[in-house]
Amino acid sequence: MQVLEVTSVPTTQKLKTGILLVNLGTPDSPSVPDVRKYLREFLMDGRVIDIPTPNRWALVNLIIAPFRAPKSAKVYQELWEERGSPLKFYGEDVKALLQQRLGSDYVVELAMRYQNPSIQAGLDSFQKAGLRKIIVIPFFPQYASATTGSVYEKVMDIVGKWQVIPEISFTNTFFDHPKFVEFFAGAARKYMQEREYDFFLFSYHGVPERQILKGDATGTTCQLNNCCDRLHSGNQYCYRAQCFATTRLLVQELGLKEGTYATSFQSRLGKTPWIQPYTEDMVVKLAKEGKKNVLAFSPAFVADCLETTIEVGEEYKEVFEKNGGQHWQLVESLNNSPQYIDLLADLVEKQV
Ligand SMILES: C=CC1=C(C)c2cc3[nH]c(cc4nc(cc5[nH]c(cc1n2)c(C)c5CCC(=O)O)C(CCC(=O)O)=C4C)c(C)c3C=C
Ligand SMILES: [Fe+2]
Ligand SMILES: [Fe+2]
Repeated sequence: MQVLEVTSVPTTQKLKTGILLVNLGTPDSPSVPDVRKYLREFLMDGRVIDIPTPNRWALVNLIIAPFRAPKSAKVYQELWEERGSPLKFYGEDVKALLQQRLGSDYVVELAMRYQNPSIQAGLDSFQKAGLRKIIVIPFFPQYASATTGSVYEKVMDIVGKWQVIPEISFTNTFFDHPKFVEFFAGAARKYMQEREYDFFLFSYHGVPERQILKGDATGTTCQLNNCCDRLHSGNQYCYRAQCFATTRLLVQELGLKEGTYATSFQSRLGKTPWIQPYTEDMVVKLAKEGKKNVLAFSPAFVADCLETTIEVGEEYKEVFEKNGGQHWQLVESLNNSPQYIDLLADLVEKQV
């Protein structure tokens, strides 16, 4: 009888774990063609604009890409820094810092769901490296089908075609991670020591209402804008409910008083209803009610980007001041902070 000798994996070469950090994406440059290319890829994702493909194709290619691209490009030009788009260069910093923190047993790659560097390139490099395991960390604190769901789908599409599918795990959410809460609370306290704020606004990226309804697999739990005041088994993956839970954790950590804070949703696109209340309405209402000093948070984003720096930090500030408000301050995001690296290292440790 032939005896097959089973040897353990070589001890001289320790097998590594691949960490794929994935953010949403940003244009390669703020030029109109690059912005148009980015918008096309992004908005043709059926999880982002969830309407039948021919309708989405027409909407994106005949309306959004031609008309929105030049306007968006102008805003991206304002946002652009020497190192490029903040969303991407903060991601590059985080990749390098996390690699340093985790050491040589890990290979850390950064990918963007849309544009570059691509998820395909990151996973290709992992495939060639013969890794023991892959850990995918989407950079979205709350779960949304359009973000975390889309990253999962893309990764599974690619890896699903491999002959050998290695062990793979995904981070789902981290809005309730103590380090996430501590970071935003700490960043806010800096501003609260400098002046007194009479209101605290937690503004999250919005999604269409229908995407929230479709996320209710029971078909009986979601009452749209009226059921997100606690998380339970029926709504645990509801984006809106997770955003409200994020606000509650921050309110508790900062000891904010009832009546001095609110949650709202920004960046609506199109005419169909998105989750409410809308940030723009909220800002006008606050200013008209006589609120003078507002501290604004954007805790759906890990890196400052168009949606935080420009939309919350500049556009809503302008709306607030135009309607009688005096002082508007945006709390920065995790960016490349040591606290974010600690948080990510912790997410990795939980999955090895
Ligand atoms: C929580 C994260 C995000 C969700 C949910 C989300 C949904 C979503 N977004 C659009 C349309 C646009 N988003 C755009 C930019 C953008 N959005 C997010 C995050 C979420 N989007 C980020 C991080 C960014 C990138 C900003 C950057 O600095 O590059 C844009 C492009 C900019 C613009 O033209 O306004 C669009 C368009 C939809 C339709 C949607 C639906 C669920
Ligand atoms: Fe968006
Ligand atoms: Fe809900």
